Amino acid sequence: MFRNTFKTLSSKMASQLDQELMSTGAFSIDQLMELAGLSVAQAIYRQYPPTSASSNKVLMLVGPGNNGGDGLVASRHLKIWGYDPVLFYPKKSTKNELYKNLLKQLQDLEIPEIENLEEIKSLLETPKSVKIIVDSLFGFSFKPPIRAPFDDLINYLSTNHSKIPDIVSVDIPSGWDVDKGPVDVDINSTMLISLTAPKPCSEHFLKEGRVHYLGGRFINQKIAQKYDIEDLVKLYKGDELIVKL
Ligand SMILES: NC(=O)C1=CN([C@@H]2O[C@H](COP(=O)(O)OP(=O)(O)OC[C@H]3O[C@@H](n4cnc5c(N)ncnc54)[C@H](O)[C@@H]3O)[C@@H](O)[C@H]2O)[C@H](O)CC1
Ligand SMILES: [K+]
Repeated sequence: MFRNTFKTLSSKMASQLDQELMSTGAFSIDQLMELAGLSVAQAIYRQYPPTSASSNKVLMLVGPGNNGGDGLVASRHLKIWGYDPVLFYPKKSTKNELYKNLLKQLQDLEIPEIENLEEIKSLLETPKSVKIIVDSLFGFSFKPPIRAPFDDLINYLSTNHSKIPDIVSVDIPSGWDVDKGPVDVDINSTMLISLTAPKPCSEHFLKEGRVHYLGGRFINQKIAQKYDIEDLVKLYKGDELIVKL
């Protein structure tokens, strides 16, 4: 039975909450991203645990913003927990110290990088070589239509559903309009990890065979009340950083 009566946060409200946490809330982006990325890795571990019987390769698709940053953090945790992440990170920020540091941490863990779509295709089209794809390309600041160099990748993922392994999307299925849902393309993710609160597009997500998690457990009661997401925050049990919706 699907439960889809949760509160959502529009792209505008999600961005406002994010700014509030980092101004009056006195959080740094590094802290929020670490907690968000950690919860992404935990949800993946719960749904797709590593196994000695098959490939533990995880193709991490990393975008240019903070959604990509969550993917970089998750890659580090996944590697330490026994997965074999491979990075596709075509638009690196050269100025931002945080992203540079996160990438250096992954290089120190000897996580390899894939350079182009052709390499992605050949990896994905080799049967059983990749366990899952993690989509951390775009989050709540994405505005369609998709621009290069991500357009070809999203189109490929959207038109080859039967060839490719399960896709786990971080916060938003990339390519979807944050408030409206799928527009021109649909990468058909099978798992969504909403951060802080689901966004309106997640109402189009639930159907047979798909799972939805909530992560990013870092807001206090007062902020939860202000953004009317107290009921969501109450779903977390004990010390857990994720909850299946
Ligand atoms: N409070 C929280 O829940 C936190 C969530 N986090 C994650 O941060 C993202 C939102 O990050 P932000 O940097 O604002 O934006 P995005 O990553 O969504 O993308 C911005 C990036 O994408 C480019 N872009 C936008 N539209 C397009 C397009 N049509 N084509 C190509 N490129 C596009 C834009 O230029 C930027 O470079 C949220 O979803 C969470 O995943 C934080 O990590 C912690 C707090
Ligand atoms: K995403």
